[in-house]
Amino acid sequence: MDPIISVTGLGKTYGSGFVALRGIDLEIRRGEIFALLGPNGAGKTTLISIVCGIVNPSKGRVLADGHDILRDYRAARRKIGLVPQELCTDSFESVWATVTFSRGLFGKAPNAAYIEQVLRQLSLWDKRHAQLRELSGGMKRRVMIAKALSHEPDILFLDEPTAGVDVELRRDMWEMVRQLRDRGVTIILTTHYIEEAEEMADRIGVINKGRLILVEEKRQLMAKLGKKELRVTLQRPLEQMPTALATYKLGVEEDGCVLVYGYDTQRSENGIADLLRSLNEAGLEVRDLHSSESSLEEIFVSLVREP
Ligand SMILES: Nc1ncnc2c1ncn2[C@@H]1O[C@H](COP(=O)(O)OP(=O)(O)OP(=O)(O)O)[C@@H](O)[C@H]1O
Repeated sequence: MDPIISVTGLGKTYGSGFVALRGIDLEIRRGEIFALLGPNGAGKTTLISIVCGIVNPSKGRVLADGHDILRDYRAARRKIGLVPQELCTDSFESVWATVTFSRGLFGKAPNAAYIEQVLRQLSLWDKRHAQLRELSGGMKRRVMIAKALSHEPDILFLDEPTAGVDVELRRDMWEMVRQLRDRGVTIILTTHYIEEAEEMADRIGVINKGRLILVEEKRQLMAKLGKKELRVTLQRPLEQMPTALATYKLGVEEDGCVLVYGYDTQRSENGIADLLRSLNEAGLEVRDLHSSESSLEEIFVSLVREP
């Protein structure tokens, strides 16, 4: 299937001379949830802003559903909805007016039934006559989403959708984003909450210092870069490592009470059975076993860490 967004050789140098993006190549698949991760200042908002037509690229090309975002910008923008990081809208305006006006900006004919559906889906219907300043922070954020959906875009960008949002609303937002995806909307989100990417994304892109350093299916990423660890708590502290255990390259923690065995998640033979046999033969009694795998957060930190 054709990608819904295709970014080729994209570069951005701001007027100050600062190079924010360097040769980004990226294809977003139709109907996926794609999470863009990266530390502060990595270039995530710059990338999104270029695709949405807010920032001009210095180099490269972007197609949104086949439309060049520069040459064919009207058609490209009609395909895209953006929920920006900052809440930016007139606080004296009503919810209904804000959302319907936004639709008009894209040259779409009024459609009260569609706007009603969007507001109901976002639990904003009861608040449609309220002025934005009367709403809670979470509701305002939902209005921003309704605004972005007002012109029925196929692609929705969410720039840090749940920054500063409470746990319950965050879960609601996740559910809502999934429902949108189920209706065929392609979602691209940036986030600093790795848990959000772990929970939601089909694929993950990591951007660091203006370069896209990795794009991968979430599951594959976790299987490929994730490490598994078995912690073996001994009945009595170990005084000296038996030579028979040298091959396992065990770590020793908690004054010899815990042995740590790192193993490869990709290998079918992980060596745990052999290790337990060797421990037994060496006369070491095991009190407890605990296995864990690295989280997406650990993988992310290891990817962007300074060498
Ligand atoms: N208008 C501008 N002029 C000059 N430099 C800019 C401008 N906008 C952004 N930058 C710089 O470009 C870099 C990338 O910024 P960007 O906002 O894209 O990062 P980000 O990954 O979205 O960061 P965050 O996670 O903090 O939102 C930063 O160093 C920023 O200071």
